Amino acid sequence: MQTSLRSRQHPLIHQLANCIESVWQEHLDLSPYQVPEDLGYVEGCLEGERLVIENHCYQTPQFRKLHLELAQVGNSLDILHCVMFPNPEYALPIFGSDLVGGRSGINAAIVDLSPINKDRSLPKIYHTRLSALSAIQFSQPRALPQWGDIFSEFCLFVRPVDTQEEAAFLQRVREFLILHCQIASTSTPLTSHLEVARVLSGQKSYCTKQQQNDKTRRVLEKSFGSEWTERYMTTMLFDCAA
Ligand SMILES: C=CC1=C(C)C(=O)N/C1=C\C1=NC(=C\c2[nH]c(/C=C3\NC(=O)C(CC)=C3C)c(C)c2CCC(=O)O)/C(CCC(=O)O)=C1C
Repeated sequence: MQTSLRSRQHPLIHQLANCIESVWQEHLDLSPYQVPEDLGYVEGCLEGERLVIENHCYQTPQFRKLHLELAQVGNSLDILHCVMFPNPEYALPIFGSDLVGGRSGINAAIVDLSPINKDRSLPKIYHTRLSALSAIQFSQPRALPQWGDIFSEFCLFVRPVDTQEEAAFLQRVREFLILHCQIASTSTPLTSHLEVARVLSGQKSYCTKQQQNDKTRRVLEKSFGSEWTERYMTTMLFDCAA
């Protein structure tokens, strides 16, 4: 296996990829997850823009899919994408993070533990643990798009302006990940089919909304075309068990 794409990407993306994998290895009981049609490593080059994608997927008793994706467009755009899909028998929020960086630095850095129930509230233990985290300030917070109503009140969406803000963002993602893995590991599975069905529909609406991100779609379409992109967004990035 050649060196991971992260060694050729923006340092914050490199550090965050390592952080995510080390927290998973330390706090969860990981098993391999077979990605479909050998999508572990793909390259596309349609309108002259070469897009390289590297996927890392795992599963655990509490999570049906842990997905870390690194992508690089030409030598101009670096992306880290991460989603942790809970096993529908666990009423857990969906951890998601997206980092998009150009030559001038990271333009978009987002992390959230997104609720999956109808009233968009997080389980009490999450609200308590997240409220207890130290308050941090970023000089350039960013506004969520229309479809972003799926994110929680604790969602962090910023343009980190210097290495200090990059370090603060990385630390916050680490805190989200660790508390999420700790709570997940001590959770017991749901037994009622009705509750499992509710979790499934919550995950489905999360995926439907995320598939409306035209910023993601456009980047993929430029290198792989719209048909490949539609399939990728609905079977690899945001596939719903339902
Ligand atoms: C948990 C949240 C979350 C997850 C899991 C997620 O996948 N996206 C998420 C959020 C999110 N992403 C956003 C933006 C962008 N996303 C990409 C691209 C990709 N992002 C990818 O993951 C992949 C596949 C590898 C590609 C190709 C680009 C280029 C941008 C524009 C960057 C910029 O504006 O400076 C925005 C702002 C949307 C807006 O303002 O309209 C939000 C909210």
